Amino acid sequence: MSSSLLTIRDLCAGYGRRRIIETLSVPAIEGGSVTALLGPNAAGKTTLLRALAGLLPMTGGLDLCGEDLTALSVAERASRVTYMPQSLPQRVALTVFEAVLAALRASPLAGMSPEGARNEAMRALERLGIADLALSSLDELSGGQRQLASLAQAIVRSPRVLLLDEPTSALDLNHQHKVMALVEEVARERGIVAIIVLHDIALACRWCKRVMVFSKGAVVADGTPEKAVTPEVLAAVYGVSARVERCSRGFLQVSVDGPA
Ligand SMILES: Nc1ncnc2c1ncn2[C@@H]1O[C@H](COP(=O)(O)OP(=O)(O)OP(=O)(O)O)[C@@H](O)[C@H]1O
Repeated sequence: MSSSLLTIRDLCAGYGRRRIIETLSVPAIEGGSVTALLGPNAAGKTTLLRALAGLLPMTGGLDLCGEDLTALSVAERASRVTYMPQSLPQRVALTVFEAVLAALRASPLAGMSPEGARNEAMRALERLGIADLALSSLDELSGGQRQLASLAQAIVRSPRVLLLDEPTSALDLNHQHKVMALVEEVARERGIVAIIVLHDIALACRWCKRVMVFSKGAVVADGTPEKAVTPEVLAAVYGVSARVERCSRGFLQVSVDGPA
């Protein structure tokens, strides 16, 4: 499967008259690997993901493999772009399996046979290691379990662009890495664009090929983890004094000494 390519040109977005993102253009985001979106609180990361997903009014160009996303209907855009919000899913009286099946029915795979849909939903739960929760009600899950169920819903939709807003915030260390490995695998298998908002810089450096550091509605560093995550960038963006070192397995580690 060929990889998707997302181009953002002169994107402006905000709330009412308040502009949060002003004429943002970034080099095309390639599918097949994961791109991290880092940055301090209130930098505009969620605003950007919501604008890309068509959940906020925006102006500017948004091109997915030659198709103008801004010209599509809400339903057409939603079939190509899936956004998983920061907030955990509501505690509703659906089982995990039913919730994932419902997400699949609202996706481009909606036409699949009932048996195919059930298999696909179950496979998503298995890949996230929560098949044993299939018959549990969403309202009896822990926070981390609900986050995993929400990820299963996002992945089963099979979008061309997957936007995940802090998908590991409620997860323990083991599940954080399992989820990142799965998102990386799904991006590679399907050639999709996967953009993931993270506050854990080490997690981003471990699993993401490209890191965009966002501050005050603009990208201030963009590239491989080595290029984008430097002591200078961390001082400028987060106001911390930090050391960036390589661990024995070759991944970047960040040690923060304190405020800069
Ligand atoms: N619904 C809203 N109405 C008005 N302003 C908003 C709304 N949502 C967010 N904002 C403002 O937009 C700015 C960017 O918020 P956003 O949620 O995009 O930041 P973020 O980088 O995702 O932050 P965090 O890391 O804290 O989640 C903030 O100043 C916030 O107050």
